Amino acid sequence: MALTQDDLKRAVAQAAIAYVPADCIVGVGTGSTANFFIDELAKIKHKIRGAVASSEASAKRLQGHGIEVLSLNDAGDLPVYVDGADEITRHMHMVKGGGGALTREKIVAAASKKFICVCDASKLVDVLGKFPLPIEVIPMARSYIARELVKLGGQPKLREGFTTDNGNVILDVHNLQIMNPVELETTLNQLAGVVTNGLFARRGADVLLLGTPEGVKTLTA
Ligand SMILES: O=C(CO)[C@H](O)[C@H](O)COP(=O)(O)O
Repeated sequence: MALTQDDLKRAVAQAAIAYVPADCIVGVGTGSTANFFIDELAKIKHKIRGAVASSEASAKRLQGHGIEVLSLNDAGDLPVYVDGADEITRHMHMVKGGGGALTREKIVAAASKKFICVCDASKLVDVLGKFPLPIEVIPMARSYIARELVKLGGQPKLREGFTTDNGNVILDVHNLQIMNPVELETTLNQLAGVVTNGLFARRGADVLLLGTPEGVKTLTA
């Protein structure tokens, strides 16, 4: 029987467990693949001290499994962060934020020694940008930033009815062909009112566990 996308996500989540050191606090991402990882983490919960979550949703799922959730301020630097992506290149540059958790994801990733990206094969691309780039913005800056994004060649669309865990809104930017993700990440960060953009290029993944019908492939930076 052919493997489903969920089978591939579960397989990479299982593979990611090998990167979790004993007795550590684990950084945990957000989304359907991260949820599979949380479920795998529950099986070894007696071997870890707890987790730092990148969203309220992941915190709830972790706690539902009886895993202690710590604040990043209490946990300090983390050995490993495990999360999915909406798109990733072989250079380990990613677009993230499809689930709207990009800001906390970027913070927890920054505070982690290793970023393990867990994806099914559909997420591997040559050029980023087919998936609309999420940008979290302060609500009063929404229209100003949208105009600036149009000048950069994008087509921003407000994510209707969605508020981030930080009380902000998301602009999803369509039609960007992101040839230089490091440069664009920096440019977007400099727009007043941008909290975080969904490009994870300046700090990309260290390891990509890619779920394919032939098994889990490991790519490194
Ligand atoms: O960045 C994210 C959430 O903000 C997720 O990692 C990304 O959207 C991938 O999600 P999924 O594993 O459900 O495909």
